[in-house]
Amino acid sequence: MTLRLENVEVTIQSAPILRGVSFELGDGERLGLVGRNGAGKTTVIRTITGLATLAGGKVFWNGTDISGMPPRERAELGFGYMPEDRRLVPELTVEENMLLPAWANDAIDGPKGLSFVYDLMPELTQMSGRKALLLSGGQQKMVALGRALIAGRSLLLLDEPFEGVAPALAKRISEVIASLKSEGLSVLIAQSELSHSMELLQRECVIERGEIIKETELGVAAEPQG
Ligand SMILES: Nc1ncnc2c1ncn2[C@@H]1O[C@H](COP(=O)(O)OP(=O)(O)OP(=O)(O)O)[C@@H](O)[C@H]1O
Repeated sequence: MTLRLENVEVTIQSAPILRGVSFELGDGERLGLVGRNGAGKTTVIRTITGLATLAGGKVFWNGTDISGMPPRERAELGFGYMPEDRRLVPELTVEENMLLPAWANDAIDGPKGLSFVYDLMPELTQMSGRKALLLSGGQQKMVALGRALIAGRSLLLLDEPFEGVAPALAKRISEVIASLKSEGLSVLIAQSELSHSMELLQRECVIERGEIIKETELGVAAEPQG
């Protein structure tokens, strides 16, 4: 399962936000998209989920042009998205928040996803009945990661998963992402600095003012895909 962006252009209110963005994310690969605030990382993720409109260029999934595919159908391809601001519903419980993608889309298997997430993050089982508003910011990030995994069975898009999270919890989130290697999931991690994910990533792309200015191999071996 390979994702490829080809010369992607996004314009918001006639301002160019992404300018000719091209990169590839291979099967089971973990790629860092690194850039300062406002560089365009979230917009890149939104072009992949289908939430941003392309002014030019194309997005391919396994060689198929999905540039015009609505977000709902992309979720059905197994794309999971963890937004930077978490977007949990405060009055819903942890479990209900994680089930939201499955409630919104019949093609997503909620019970199967939940059991996968609880196996991966047993700490979420203990807080499953708690309302989201009672959680710390870091715990909310864990729940948002769990929710992204319910839909994200082939591609996981994580926007600043470590931002504002206490070190112990950031380490735990990093461990969880690392353990996905064996699932063959392709993972894109957008962040302003690499510190928490250096050991997780095979490659990083640096984005500056809407352009990829550098691409570096980080030398972490990809998991063989079966
Ligand atoms: N809806 C919008 N209206 C106006 N400008 C926008 C909109 N969305 C994004 N932008 C602008 O596009 C640029 C890129 O934003 P984007 O959120 O993609 O950056 P980012 O790298 O993810 O940064 P951050 O981590 O701060 O969100 C910024 O200059 C931002 O102000």
